[in-house]
Amino acid sequence: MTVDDTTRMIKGAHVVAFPFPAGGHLARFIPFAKSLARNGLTITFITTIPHLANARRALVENNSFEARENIRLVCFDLPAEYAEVNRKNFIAMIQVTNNMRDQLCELMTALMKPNGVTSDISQSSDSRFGPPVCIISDMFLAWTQDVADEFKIPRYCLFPTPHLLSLLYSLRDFNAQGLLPVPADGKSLEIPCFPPIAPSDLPSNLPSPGLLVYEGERLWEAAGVLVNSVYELESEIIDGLQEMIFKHSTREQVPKILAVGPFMFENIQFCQGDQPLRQRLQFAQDNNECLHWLSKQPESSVLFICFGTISVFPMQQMHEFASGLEASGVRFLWVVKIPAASNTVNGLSPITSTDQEHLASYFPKSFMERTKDKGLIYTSWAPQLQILAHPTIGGFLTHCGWNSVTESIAMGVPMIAWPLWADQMLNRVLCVDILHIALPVHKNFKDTVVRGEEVERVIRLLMEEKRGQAMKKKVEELSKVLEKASGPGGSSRRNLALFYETWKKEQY
Ligand SMILES: O=c1ccn([C@@H]2O[C@H](COP(=O)(O)OP(=O)(O)O[C@H]3O[C@H](CO)[C@@H](O)[C@H](O)[C@H]3O)[C@@H](O)[C@H]2O)c(=O)[nH]1
Repeated sequence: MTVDDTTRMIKGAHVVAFPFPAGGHLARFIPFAKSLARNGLTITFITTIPHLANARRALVENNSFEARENIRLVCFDLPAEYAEVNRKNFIAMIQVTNNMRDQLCELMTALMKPNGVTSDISQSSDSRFGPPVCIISDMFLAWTQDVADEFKIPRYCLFPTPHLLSLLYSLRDFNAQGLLPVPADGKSLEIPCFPPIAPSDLPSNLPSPGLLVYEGERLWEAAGVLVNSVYELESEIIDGLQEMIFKHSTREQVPKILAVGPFMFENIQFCQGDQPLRQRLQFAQDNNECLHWLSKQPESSVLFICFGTISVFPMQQMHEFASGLEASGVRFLWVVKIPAASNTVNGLSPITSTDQEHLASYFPKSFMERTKDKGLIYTSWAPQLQILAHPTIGGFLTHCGWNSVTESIAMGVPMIAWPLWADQMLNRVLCVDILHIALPVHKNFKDTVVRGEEVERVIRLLMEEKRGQAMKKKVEELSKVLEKASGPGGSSRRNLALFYETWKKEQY
C-alpha cells in the first residue's frame, strides 16, 4: 500500500501534538506536524508563549494552504516556576512541566466536544477537527500517558534516535539490577545490538536517574514510538529493540517502533537527479557572510565547525582547540558561541561586533589576525544546512547533536565527532563505530581538556589523508539511503503509512 492510498482513507483524523517546551524539541515536532498536515490529518499543536512566534511562522505562515488549514495552534501557560529553572538543567525543567497536566486535561475535554475549542490562535475552522484519535507527545512528557489513558486514546512518543530509545527502554531493568546511576564497578551497560555503553558515554542526565527511569517505564505503555531516523541506518538496533519489547511487554498492545525520519526533508527543496543530494538542493538567494566567504575557497578544502545551539566550550578548551586548528593549517569556518560579555537572558546569545575584545580573549594571542586568510570565525546564527551543502566543505567537526548528524549524512559530509553531553556520546558511537563516517577525538585521562596536538592530528586525518576519503565515500552512500527512505515508497514513508493505518477503519 502506498502512503497516498492510506492517507486518503484516514483523511481528517485529528491528532494532538505536544512537544516539550524547548527549542530543539519544537524543531523535531514542527516538520513532523507539517508532514502529517500535508498528508491530510488535522493537528492541534500545543506550544507555549516563548515558542509561539516561531511555531506560528513555521506551521501557519510558511506552510502550504492545505497544510495550514489542517493545523491549529493552542498556547499553554508555562508553570510559573519554569522561568526560575536553569535552561541547561533538564531534570528541573521536566519536573516543572509536570504541572501542565491540568491544562492538557482541560484542552482534551474541550476537544472531545464538537466546536469545543475557542482559544484558537491560527484561525482554522473548528468543524474540521473531530475528537482526537491520539496524543503524540515528547520524550520528557511521560505523564501525558495518564491523560491519554483518561481519554481512552493511544499515546505515541516522538523521539530522536533508536539507540537512545533502546537505552531508555532498558533503564527499568538496569535500575532493578542496581546499575544506576552508573554500575558500581565501572562496567559497561548492554543494550540490544549496540556496542556496550561505557559509564562515561551515558547521557549526563543519568546521575539523577529517577526521572529518566520513569520516562522509560511509561514508554512501555505507549502505543508506539516514532523515531526521527531511518530504518536502514540502524536496522539491527531497531529490530533488536522491537524484539526485546515483544519479549518483555506484559500488555496486549505492544509498542511499535517506527523510524519515520529524518524530518529535515520536510524543510528542504531539491530537484530529482543522479548527482549527490547536496548539489540538487534549492535555496533562496542568501547574502550570508559565511556563504560569501566559502565561495572564494577551493573545493572540499574547508572544515566546518559548529557545536549546535546550546553547547559552549570553557575558555581553556577554546585556547587548545584554536591552537590545534591553526597548527593543522586547514581552512575553517568556525561558528563560535561563547557566554556573552553582557550576561544576557540565557547567557548564550550570539555575540555582536562590539564584543570583539571579549571574543579575542577566548583565543590564543593574535590567533584571529594570524588565521584571517585561512578561516572565518562567525558568531551569529549560521545557515548550517546551506554550509554543509557547499562544494568547498570537506568535513564537519560537530558535537553530534542528532540534527547535525543527520544533516551531515544527508549532505554526504564526513565528520569529526566531539560529543559534549546528553545523547551526543551515543550518537558518536553510531557514527564512529557502527557507520564509520566520523573520526573520534581522544582526551587523555589525566587532562581536563582535549589537547591542541590531538585537535591537529584528527583534523589532518580527516582533511588530508585517505581515511577521510574513505569516510566521504561511505557517507555519500548513506546520503542516498536517507533520501530514498524519505521519498515515495521509501521505508520512512511506509512506516508513516503503518502509523496512519491505525485509524483507517474509523469514520471521519
Ligand atoms: O548556527 C547555527 C547553529 C545550529 N543550527 C541548526 O540547529 C540545529 C542544531 O541541532 P543539533 O545538532 O541536534 O544540536 P543541539 O541544538 O545541541 O540539539 C539538542 O537536541 C538534539 C536533538 O534532540 C540532541 O541530539 C542534542 O544532544 C541536544 O543538544 C541543526 O539543525 C543546525 O543546522 C544552525 O542552523 N545554525
